[in-house]
Amino acid sequence: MMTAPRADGATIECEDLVRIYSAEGVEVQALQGLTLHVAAGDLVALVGASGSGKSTLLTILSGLDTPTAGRARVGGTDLLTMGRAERVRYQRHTVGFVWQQTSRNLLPYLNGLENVCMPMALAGAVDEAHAGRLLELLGVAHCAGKRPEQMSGGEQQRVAIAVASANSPAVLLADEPTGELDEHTSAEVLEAFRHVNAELGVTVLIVTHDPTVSEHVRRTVQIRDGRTSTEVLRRRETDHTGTERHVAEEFAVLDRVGRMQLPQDFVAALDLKDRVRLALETDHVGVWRDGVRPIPHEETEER
Ligand SMILES: Nc1ncnc2c1ncn2[C@@H]1O[C@H](COP(=O)(O)OP(=O)(O)OP(=O)(O)O)[C@@H](O)[C@H]1O
Repeated sequence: MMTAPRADGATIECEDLVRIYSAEGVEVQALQGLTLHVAAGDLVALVGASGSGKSTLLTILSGLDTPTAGRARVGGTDLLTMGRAERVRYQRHTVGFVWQQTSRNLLPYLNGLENVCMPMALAGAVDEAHAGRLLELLGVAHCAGKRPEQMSGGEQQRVAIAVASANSPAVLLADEPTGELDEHTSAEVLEAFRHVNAELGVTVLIVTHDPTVSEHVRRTVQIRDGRTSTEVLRRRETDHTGTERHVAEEFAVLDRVGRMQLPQDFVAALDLKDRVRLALETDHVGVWRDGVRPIPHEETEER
């Protein structure tokens, strides 16, 4: 059990976020009005096809890039208007980052403990005992005296989580942290994120292609074409026999102005395209292919 002070997880609030890249006269809309709210202390996975905008969002949330338009706040810091000094403070104390490439997270000539102490030194307050406790919390105390090349890929990523947690950030961001690992080691690393989330209270956002990730997190958000499209929420439920089971429910994301994306398998199953008919019922909204006449509610009741 961790005895160090708990980080106060922070909320992540993105509203209508737009990021346009211009390269050689060609514009790419990487984020097209993305809305995402993550509650303080939550553990969320962000999934989506290649090019859907996941890394762009993480780069903005880490303070390395500024959005073209919209609103982005993390723990009350406005990421669009923060000045230089505030940005340095934000990157040092509010967010911690874990990258996919294990080599990018750790300095090769320092051992595990020295790597965890490095961000503390940059912030001006080294606490070796705290660094040791973080390595212990992540199950890699035995890596304190080892250099990265002497650790396995999974150990390197768990030490990297300790490094990212060194200055007690409110938010941990991770970009494909299991991308270079096998399935078993990936599961260990995802469990390590779950552990720091539970023990330190830090808000965690993990970008991943890993299809097994949703088994390790409460909430999985899917990005499609630069917007959040669907969400899967998992919870544990105990039935009348006392047996505990996991329940996963899928939701479509509805933004502030009422926009939503239909899941692609729904669109394909009903061959929906170009335009659809909508009908407001007392407790749901019906969607029909153009050309199919919806049966009014009263007619169905009369049958
Ligand atoms: N610096 C840049 N300049 C121009 N276009 C960019 C830049 N960075 C990203 N893009 C484009 O923005 C879109 C979103 O890219 P992004 O890297 O955020 O997607 P991603 O979902 O993280 O993809 P992947 O899973 O492959 O990493 C893509 O079309 C990409 O080509």
